[in-house]
Amino acid sequence: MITVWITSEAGLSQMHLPKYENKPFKPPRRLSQVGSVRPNSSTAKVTVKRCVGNLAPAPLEAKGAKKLKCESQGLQDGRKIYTVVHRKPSLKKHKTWDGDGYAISKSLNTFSFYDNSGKFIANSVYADEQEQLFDHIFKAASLELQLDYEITDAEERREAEIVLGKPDNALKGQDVSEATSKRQAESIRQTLCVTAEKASVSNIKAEQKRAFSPMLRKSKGSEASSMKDAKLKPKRNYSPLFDVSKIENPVVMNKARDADIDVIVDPLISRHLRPHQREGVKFMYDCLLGLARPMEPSSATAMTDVTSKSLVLEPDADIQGCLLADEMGLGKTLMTIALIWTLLKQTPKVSQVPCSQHGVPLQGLCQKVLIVCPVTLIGNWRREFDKWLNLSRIGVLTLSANNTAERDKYDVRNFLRIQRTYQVLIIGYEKLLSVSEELRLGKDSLDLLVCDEGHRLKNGASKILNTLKSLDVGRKILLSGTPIQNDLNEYYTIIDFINPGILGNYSQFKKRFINPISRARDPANKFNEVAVQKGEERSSEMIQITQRFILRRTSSILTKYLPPRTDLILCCRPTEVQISAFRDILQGAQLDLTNLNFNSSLALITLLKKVCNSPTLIQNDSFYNSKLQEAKVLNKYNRALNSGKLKVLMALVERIRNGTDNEKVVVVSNYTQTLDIIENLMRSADMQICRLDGSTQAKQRDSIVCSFNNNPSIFAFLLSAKSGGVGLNLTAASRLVLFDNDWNPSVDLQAMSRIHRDGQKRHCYIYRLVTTGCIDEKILQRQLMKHSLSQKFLCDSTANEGHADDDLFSKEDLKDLFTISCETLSNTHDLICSCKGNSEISANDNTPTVKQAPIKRAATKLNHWQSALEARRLIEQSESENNNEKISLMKRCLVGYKHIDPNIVNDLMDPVATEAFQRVSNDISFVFVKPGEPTLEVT
Ligand SMILES: Nc1ncnc2c1ncn2[C@@H]1O[C@H](COP(=O)(O)OP(=O)(O)OP(=O)(O)O)[C@@H](O)[C@H]1O
Repeated sequence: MITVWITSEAGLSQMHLPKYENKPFKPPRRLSQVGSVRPNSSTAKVTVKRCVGNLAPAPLEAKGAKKLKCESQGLQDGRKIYTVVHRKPSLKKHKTWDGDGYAISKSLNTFSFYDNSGKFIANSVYADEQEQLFDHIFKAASLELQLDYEITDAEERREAEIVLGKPDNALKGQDVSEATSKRQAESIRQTLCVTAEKASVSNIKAEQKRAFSPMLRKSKGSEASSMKDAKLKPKRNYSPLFDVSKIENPVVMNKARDADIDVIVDPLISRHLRPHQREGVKFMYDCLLGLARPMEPSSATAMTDVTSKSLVLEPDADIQGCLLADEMGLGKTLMTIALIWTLLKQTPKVSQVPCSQHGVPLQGLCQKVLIVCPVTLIGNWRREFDKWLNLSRIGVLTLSANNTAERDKYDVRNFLRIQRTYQVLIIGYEKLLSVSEELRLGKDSLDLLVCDEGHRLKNGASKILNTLKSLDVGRKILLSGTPIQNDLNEYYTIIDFINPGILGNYSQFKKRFINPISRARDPANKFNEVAVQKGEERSSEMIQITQRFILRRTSSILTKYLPPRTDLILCCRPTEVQISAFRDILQGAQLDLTNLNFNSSLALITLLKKVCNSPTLIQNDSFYNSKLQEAKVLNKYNRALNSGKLKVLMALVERIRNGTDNEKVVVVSNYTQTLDIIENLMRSADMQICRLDGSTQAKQRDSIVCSFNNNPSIFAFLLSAKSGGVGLNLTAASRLVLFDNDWNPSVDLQAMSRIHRDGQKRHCYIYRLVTTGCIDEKILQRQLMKHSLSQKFLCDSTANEGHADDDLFSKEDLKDLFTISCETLSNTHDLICSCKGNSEISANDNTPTVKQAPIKRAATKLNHWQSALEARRLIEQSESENNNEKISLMKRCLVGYKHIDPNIVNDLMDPVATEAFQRVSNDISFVFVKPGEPTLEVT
């Protein structure tokens, strides 16, 4: 006996069922397929009956037609309905069935067969009375058919009758002669408009779009026909693909009022999802289906409770796409894969897709998904599909880097044309244009577009963006660990791509948002309270609109899943050569300090950054060569270890190689020329390295990463932050040196998370090298401020890629960039703390932190008439308030860091750094260390 627990209104009850006999060739039917196996269903009893039927394919009394008793209630005329299975004839030893359907018998030996949509297949006669009826293989219409079980349950029978087109008086007067049956079947089909499996894909799509796309306008004709469908379509019972009562901690999607069934994430994948990932998958699903999400707290704990419940949500007609902007490493790829798999297999509107006779969808809401990503990530996506689903379950097509253009086109055409082989196409942004025509021709087959590293689409004029727009795919997911930039034009481009029209057209957007927000940001308006306030209002209005479909969580969520991480900021004293290079450059440049602006100073800033890395770099600098001829004294800079940072780097990597248990290191720089210098130095020290930068061919990237992760003799990985950072998994290394900083904190964060991510088993150490008292330190300070600010706004990192956002640079800030402080141990420490290099800032250190507060205070007073003296005093006061505010932002970011003057405190909280200091004590002037907390729970 088999014991089954049935949930009904009366609670759990135990049922004892006959043991399952596995009859040859018959696919077992799923218990949960039965429409009424739902918690609280009043039909639980009925279900059990049917379960018995399901589990016992050949009841004893049904052996042999002559012994068949007419036990079906209401079947006075003796006609019976059976479920059947069918297949094409095959010589294979182990045959399987292709599909299922129904059979109706009028007399004891004449049967009419129908497929599961009610379409007549053929009649056949059971003549071989030696064989048991249920073992008999009928042959008709080029098919082999076998009876499975007789439908005796009233409800199931009613369902079958509906499908077969004979409600109520089902089967009465049915003539089994072939001609009549054909006519009937034809009329059944016409009347019911049953969505047969063979129905054209475009019809099905049209139906889906009508049902799920509030954005898509319905033509009058289609509305009329859908009303007709609704009237004619018989009401059926439908069942979810998974029985939620049998899944531990299921993820159940929210639904619209008119949903037929619950959509439940396959437990195969949902059991791996962490709380924030469960919420992320539901968030994206709601957006794609245009469901208005309730505003809820975004803390991971609050999320856990709701993800296994299905809320009924109102439609949000403006939304059909989303931006998942979680910080790197939070599992955006996994969340997207979970969603894709769900949408490929399930739909809440089962009535609009082919479904089994038990109302389980045989087709999902989506059939073809296009993923576009940087070419470097194609392999990673494929591996993740394999890791979470296994590639035998899902057809994932990637366009190989080795393919010819013709082969790519052929592959894309086939992907879009052939139904079943592949469901997902992954393509690099770089290749998109070469197959754009093929994609456009087959665009109607695409149901979902995923754009990884979606911030690449921020340029409205980009051909890639316009190609993607021309595909006209309604449902879109943009993934980006880099928050959408501060530039409102770019912001508009991306948002309008995800959900066209949601921010109005461009000129409306400009008027309503860009103008007032830019005015408020303009440093010239900082005393204009009206402008500042209006800007803030519009800014929050914009955020309110967009947060309906933007989700951003920070990587702090990951802390408990990863090993600890210690962060060290090492201030490296500039060498004499560097100081003289700075002096030469600044004197030669003859800066006009009163008319500075960021853009005109950019070349000089870049030059100073290069000197911080190594003065050798300036010999190839075009600005230096064209503008600073007179100051050119190159030879004196041309020594190998001519920068403080290079000296410290070499001391560190020596210690990592010789003083640790085979730990590996990643060294990251924004400049390939800097990587050249580092590569030379490390190779001369007999270190085996590999390197990935912008010049590395796409097809080589994967193998470089693999060999680093797997070959124990490769010690170091040199990485160019911008060209190779995203998506790489370098967990073989547990130490990472950021040789220079980018203005944009997220570029550096991206780089750091290459080693501190899932799969990492060791304690990680991140070393940031900054040249003491120089532009390096100023960039670090700016990063710290921005990082604090970006926590405040959902998707406002206030940074552009590759350069700073000059609207937030005051003249004072710019002057500060060109100031070199040779005497200081750390300019940053001087700003934020007065300790002697043996202390730290506690979280309770309460300097003013609200960004606008000081400006408002000064502005309020300045709005009235006052004397010139008073005005000047207030402006000075306001400047100092702003300064305090910057300092407090920096402090906030450095909470938890110990301040260490290594000449006072010997222990740098990392043996490698401590020993390196002993070798190059003169070159490390100050250290900030944030020791890694012990991990609570590592999975
Ligand atoms: N729930 C999980 N359990 C185990 N490993 C996980 C889980 N979620 C994600 N990972 C792993 O963590 C790593 C990072 O995940 P993923 O690449 O999806 O993050 P991401 O947010 O896309 O990051 P990035 O922006 O860096 O690409 C992957 O190796 C992934 O397999």
